[in-house]
Amino acid sequence: MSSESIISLQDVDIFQQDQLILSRVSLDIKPGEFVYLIGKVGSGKSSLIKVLNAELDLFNGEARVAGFNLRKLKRSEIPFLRRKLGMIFQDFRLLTDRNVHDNLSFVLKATGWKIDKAIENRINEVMERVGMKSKLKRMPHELSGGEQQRIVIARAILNDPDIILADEPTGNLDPETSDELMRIFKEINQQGKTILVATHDYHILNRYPGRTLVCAENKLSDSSQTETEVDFSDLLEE
Ligand SMILES: Nc1ncnc2c1ncn2[C@@H]1O[C@H](COP(=O)(O)OP(=O)(O)OP(=O)(O)O)[C@@H](O)[C@H]1O
Repeated sequence: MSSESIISLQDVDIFQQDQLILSRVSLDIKPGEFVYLIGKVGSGKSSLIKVLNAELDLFNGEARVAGFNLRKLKRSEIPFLRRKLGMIFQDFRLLTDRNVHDNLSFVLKATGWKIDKAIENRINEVMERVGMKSKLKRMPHELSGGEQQRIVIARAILNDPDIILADEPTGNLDPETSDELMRIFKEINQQGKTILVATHDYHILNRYPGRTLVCAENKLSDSSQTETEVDFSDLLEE
Protein backbone atom coordinates (compact mmCIF):
# COMPACT_ATOMS: atom_id res chain seq x y z
CA MET A 1 0.00 0.00 0.00
CA SER A 2 1.59 3.26 -1.11
CA SER A 3 1.38 6.33 1.12
CA GLU A 4 1.60 8.67 -1.90
CA SER A 5 -1.61 7.24 -3.32
CA ILE A 6 -4.91 9.02 -2.84
CA ILE A 7 -6.72 5.68 -3.24
CA SER A 8 -4.91 2.57 -2.05
CA LEU A 9 -6.41 -0.88 -1.60
CA GLN A 10 -4.50 -3.98 -0.54
CA ASP A 11 -6.05 -7.45 -0.68
CA VAL A 12 -9.59 -6.17 -0.18
CA ASP A 13 -12.51 -8.59 -0.61
CA ILE A 14 -15.71 -6.88 -1.70
CA PHE A 15 -19.04 -8.40 -0.66
CA GLN A 16 -22.70 -7.69 -1.37
CA GLN A 17 -24.43 -9.31 1.59
CA ASP A 18 -22.62 -12.67 1.80
CA GLN A 19 -21.77 -12.89 -1.92
CA LEU A 20 -18.11 -12.29 -2.76
CA ILE A 21 -18.11 -9.85 -5.70
CA LEU A 22 -14.43 -8.97 -6.10
CA SER A 23 -11.64 -10.94 -4.47
CA ARG A 24 -8.31 -9.61 -3.19
CA VAL A 25 -8.43 -6.24 -4.86
CA SER A 26 -5.14 -4.34 -4.76
CA LEU A 27 -5.00 -0.93 -6.34
CA ASP A 28 -3.07 2.33 -6.15
CA ILE A 29 -4.27 5.56 -7.70
CA LYS A 30 -2.08 8.65 -7.43
CA PRO A 31 -3.39 12.18 -6.94
CA GLY A 32 -4.39 13.73 -10.26
CA GLU A 33 -4.86 10.43 -12.13
CA PHE A 34 -7.80 9.81 -14.48
CA VAL A 35 -8.87 6.17 -14.33
CA TYR A 36 -11.67 4.16 -15.93
CA LEU A 37 -13.41 1.21 -14.32
CA ILE A 38 -15.05 -1.17 -16.76
CA GLY A 39 -16.64 -4.62 -16.79
CA LYS A 40 -19.83 -6.37 -17.73
CA VAL A 41 -23.17 -5.78 -16.02
CA GLY A 42 -23.00 -7.07 -12.45
CA SER A 43 -19.21 -7.48 -12.46
CA GLY A 44 -18.74 -5.26 -9.40
CA LYS A 45 -17.98 -1.71 -10.61
CA SER A 46 -20.58 -0.04 -8.43
CA SER A 47 -19.65 -2.27 -5.50
CA LEU A 48 -16.03 -1.10 -5.71
CA ILE A 49 -17.17 2.54 -5.76
CA LYS A 50 -19.36 1.83 -2.75
CA VAL A 51 -16.36 0.52 -0.84
CA LEU A 52 -14.46 3.71 -1.65
CA ASN A 53 -17.20 5.97 -0.27
CA ALA A 54 -17.84 3.69 2.73
CA GLU A 55 -21.35 2.65 1.63
CA LEU A 56 -20.11 -0.94 1.83
CA ASP A 57 -18.17 -2.15 4.87
CA LEU A 58 -14.65 -3.47 4.61
CA PHE A 59 -14.14 -6.85 6.23
CA ASN A 60 -10.60 -7.65 5.29
CA GLY A 61 -7.60 -6.13 3.57
CA GLU A 62 -6.45 -2.54 3.93
CA ALA A 63 -7.85 0.53 2.24
CA ARG A 64 -7.01 4.23 2.39
CA VAL A 65 -9.04 6.87 0.57
CA ALA A 66 -8.11 10.57 0.72
CA GLY A 67 -6.13 9.99 3.89
CA PHE A 68 -8.84 7.96 5.67
CA ASN A 69 -8.13 4.39 6.75
CA LEU A 70 -11.37 2.59 5.86
CA ARG A 71 -10.65 -0.32 8.19
CA LYS A 72 -10.59 2.05 11.15
CA LEU A 73 -13.23 4.48 9.96
CA LYS A 74 -15.90 5.24 12.56
CA ARG A 75 -19.50 5.92 11.48
CA SER A 76 -19.10 9.47 12.75
CA GLU A 77 -16.13 10.00 10.39
CA ILE A 78 -17.97 8.96 7.21
CA PRO A 79 -19.27 12.51 6.49
CA PHE A 80 -15.69 13.81 6.61
CA LEU A 81 -14.55 11.16 4.13
CA ARG A 82 -17.50 11.98 1.84
CA ARG A 83 -16.58 15.67 1.84
CA LYS A 84 -13.36 14.65 0.09
CA LEU A 85 -15.38 12.79 -2.56
CA GLY A 86 -17.56 14.18 -5.32
CA MET A 87 -20.15 11.55 -6.31
CA ILE A 88 -21.78 11.41 -9.74
CA PHE A 89 -24.39 8.84 -10.75
CA GLN A 90 -26.11 7.90 -13.99
CA ASP A 91 -29.58 8.70 -12.62
CA PHE A 92 -28.83 12.31 -11.75
CA ARG A 93 -30.39 12.35 -8.28
CA LEU A 94 -31.13 16.06 -8.26
CA LEU A 95 -33.88 17.11 -5.85
CA THR A 96 -36.90 17.45 -8.12
CA ASP A 97 -38.88 19.86 -5.91
CA ARG A 98 -36.46 22.79 -6.17
CA ASN A 99 -34.55 24.71 -8.78
CA VAL A 100 -30.87 24.35 -9.69
CA HIS A 101 -29.75 27.13 -7.36
CA ASP A 102 -31.60 25.59 -4.43
CA ASN A 103 -30.23 22.12 -5.21
CA LEU A 104 -26.75 23.56 -4.85
CA SER A 105 -27.40 25.82 -1.84
CA PHE A 106 -29.03 22.85 -0.06
CA VAL A 107 -25.77 20.89 -0.31
CA LEU A 108 -23.62 23.81 0.80
CA LYS A 109 -25.83 24.53 3.83
CA ALA A 110 -25.95 20.83 4.73
CA THR A 111 -22.16 20.76 4.72
CA GLY A 112 -21.73 23.72 7.01
CA TRP A 113 -21.67 26.81 4.79
CA LYS A 114 -23.39 29.69 6.64
CA ILE A 115 -22.51 32.99 4.94
CA ASP A 116 -24.99 33.82 2.16
CA LYS A 117 -22.46 35.77 0.09
CA ALA A 118 -19.95 32.90 0.20
CA ILE A 119 -22.71 30.45 -0.80
CA GLU A 120 -23.74 32.61 -3.78
CA ASN A 121 -20.13 33.06 -4.88
CA ARG A 122 -19.43 29.34 -4.74
CA ILE A 123 -22.60 28.49 -6.68
CA ASN A 124 -21.62 30.99 -9.36
CA GLU A 125 -18.10 29.55 -9.58
CA VAL A 126 -19.19 25.95 -10.07
CA MET A 127 -21.96 26.90 -12.50
CA GLU A 128 -19.42 28.85 -14.53
CA ARG A 129 -17.11 25.82 -14.51
CA VAL A 130 -19.79 23.60 -16.07
CA GLY A 131 -21.06 26.30 -18.45
CA MET A 132 -24.55 26.50 -16.90
CA LYS A 133 -24.68 29.95 -15.30
CA SER A 134 -27.84 30.90 -17.18
CA LYS A 135 -29.82 27.94 -15.80
CA LEU A 136 -29.80 28.73 -12.07
CA LYS A 137 -33.54 29.28 -11.83
CA ARG A 138 -34.55 26.21 -13.85
CA MET A 139 -36.24 23.22 -12.26
CA PRO A 140 -34.49 19.89 -12.94
CA HIS A 141 -37.32 18.70 -15.21
CA GLU A 142 -36.81 21.80 -17.38
CA LEU A 143 -33.28 20.63 -18.24
CA SER A 144 -32.05 18.05 -20.74
CA GLY A 145 -30.27 14.91 -19.50
CA GLY A 146 -26.88 16.40 -20.37
CA GLU A 147 -27.70 19.66 -18.62
CA GLN A 148 -28.88 17.81 -15.52
CA GLN A 149 -25.66 15.84 -15.50
CA ARG A 150 -23.65 19.09 -15.68
CA ILE A 151 -25.53 20.31 -12.60
CA VAL A 152 -24.68 17.02 -10.90
CA ILE A 153 -21.01 17.67 -11.69
CA ALA A 154 -21.34 21.22 -10.36
CA ARG A 155 -22.88 19.79 -7.19
CA ALA A 156 -20.10 17.21 -6.89
CA ILE A 157 -17.38 19.86 -6.97
CA LEU A 158 -19.07 22.36 -4.61
CA ASN A 159 -16.88 21.42 -1.67
CA ASP A 160 -13.72 21.15 -3.78
CA PRO A 161 -13.31 17.38 -3.29
CA ASP A 162 -9.95 15.69 -3.93
CA ILE A 163 -11.58 12.76 -5.74
CA ILE A 164 -14.49 12.47 -8.17
CA LEU A 165 -16.19 9.05 -8.26
CA ALA A 166 -18.51 8.80 -11.26
CA ASP A 167 -20.72 5.73 -11.75
CA GLU A 168 -21.90 5.50 -15.39
CA PRO A 169 -22.03 9.30 -15.74
CA THR A 170 -22.79 9.17 -19.47
CA GLY A 171 -25.10 6.16 -19.32
CA ASN A 172 -28.25 7.99 -20.41
CA LEU A 173 -26.63 10.45 -22.82
CA ASP A 174 -26.04 10.65 -26.55
CA PRO A 175 -22.41 10.59 -27.82
CA GLU A 176 -22.18 14.35 -28.36
CA THR A 177 -23.46 15.16 -24.88
CA SER A 178 -21.16 12.49 -23.41
CA ASP A 179 -18.26 14.24 -25.14
CA GLU A 180 -19.16 17.56 -23.54
CA LEU A 181 -19.24 15.94 -20.12
CA MET A 182 -15.93 14.22 -20.71
CA ARG A 183 -14.37 17.56 -21.60
CA ILE A 184 -15.59 18.94 -18.28
CA PHE A 185 -14.15 15.91 -16.46
CA LYS A 186 -10.84 16.38 -18.25
CA GLU A 187 -10.71 20.07 -17.27
CA ILE A 188 -11.44 19.21 -13.65
CA ASN A 189 -8.76 16.51 -13.86
CA GLN A 190 -6.25 19.02 -15.26
CA GLN A 191 -6.92 21.19 -12.23
CA GLY A 192 -5.52 18.37 -10.12
CA LYS A 193 -8.54 16.28 -9.12
CA THR A 194 -8.36 12.51 -9.17
CA ILE A 195 -11.17 11.00 -11.24
CA LEU A 196 -12.50 7.44 -11.34
CA VAL A 197 -15.19 6.78 -13.96
CA ALA A 198 -17.12 3.49 -14.07
CA THR A 199 -18.47 3.12 -17.58
CA HIS A 200 -19.88 0.94 -20.33
CA ASP A 201 -19.41 3.75 -22.79
CA TYR A 202 -17.23 2.60 -25.66
CA HIS A 203 -17.33 5.96 -27.27
CA ILE A 204 -15.65 7.80 -24.39
CA LEU A 205 -13.03 5.09 -23.88
CA ASN A 206 -12.05 5.31 -27.52
CA ARG A 207 -12.04 9.08 -27.65
CA TYR A 208 -10.38 9.66 -24.30
CA PRO A 209 -8.11 6.66 -23.67
CA GLY A 210 -6.68 6.22 -20.19
CA ARG A 211 -5.66 3.83 -17.47
CA THR A 212 -8.38 1.22 -17.24
CA LEU A 213 -9.32 -1.09 -14.40
CA VAL A 214 -11.27 -4.16 -15.45
CA CYS A 215 -13.74 -6.11 -13.29
CA ALA A 216 -14.13 -9.69 -14.53
CA GLU A 217 -14.52 -13.11 -12.92
CA ASN A 218 -14.42 -11.69 -9.40
CA LYS A 219 -11.05 -10.02 -9.99
CA LEU A 220 -9.90 -6.51 -10.67
CA SER A 221 -7.11 -6.16 -13.23
CA ASP A 222 -5.29 -3.05 -14.37
CA SER A 223 -4.56 -2.34 -18.04
CA SER A 224 -1.48 -0.34 -17.00
CA GLN A 225 0.01 -3.44 -15.35
CA THR A 226 -0.50 -5.97 -18.14
CA GLU A 227 1.50 -6.51 -21.30
CA THR A 228 -1.46 -7.67 -23.38
CA GLU A 229 -4.09 -5.32 -24.81
CA VAL A 230 -7.43 -5.44 -23.04
CA ASP A 231 -10.24 -6.59 -25.33
CA PHE A 232 -12.71 -3.80 -24.61
CA SER A 233 -15.28 -5.08 -27.09
CA ASP A 234 -15.65 -8.30 -25.14
CA LEU A 235 -15.76 -6.56 -21.78
CA LEU A 236 -18.20 -3.87 -22.74
CA GLU A 237 -20.81 -5.99 -24.43
CA GLU A 238 -24.12 -6.10 -22.57
N1 LIG B 1 -27.71 -4.12 -2.61
C1 LIG B 1 -27.35 -5.33 -3.09
N2 LIG B 1 -27.67 -6.45 -2.43
C2 LIG B 1 -27.29 -7.66 -2.88
N3 LIG B 1 -26.58 -7.85 -4.02
C3 LIG B 1 -26.23 -6.77 -4.71
C4 LIG B 1 -26.60 -5.44 -4.30
N4 LIG B 1 -26.10 -4.56 -5.19
C5 LIG B 1 -25.47 -5.31 -6.12
N5 LIG B 1 -25.54 -6.62 -5.84
C6 LIG B 1 -24.96 -7.72 -6.64
O1 LIG B 1 -23.56 -7.53 -6.68
C7 LIG B 1 -23.05 -7.86 -7.96
C8 LIG B 1 -22.24 -6.69 -8.48
O2 LIG B 1 -23.10 -5.58 -8.67
P1 LIG B 1 -22.57 -4.14 -9.08
O3 LIG B 1 -23.74 -3.22 -9.02
O4 LIG B 1 -21.38 -3.82 -8.28
O5 LIG B 1 -22.11 -4.40 -10.58
P2 LIG B 1 -21.79 -3.38 -11.74
O6 LIG B 1 -20.57 -3.90 -12.42
O7 LIG B 1 -21.75 -1.99 -11.22
O8 LIG B 1 -23.02 -3.57 -12.70
P3 LIG B 1 -23.80 -2.55 -13.66
O9 LIG B 1 -22.93 -2.39 -14.84
O10 LIG B 1 -25.07 -3.24 -13.92
O11 LIG B 1 -23.98 -1.27 -12.87
C9 LIG B 1 -24.24 -8.23 -8.82
O12 LIG B 1 -24.33 -9.64 -8.85
C10 LIG B 1 -25.42 -7.64 -8.08
O13 LIG B 1 -26.56 -8.42 -8.28
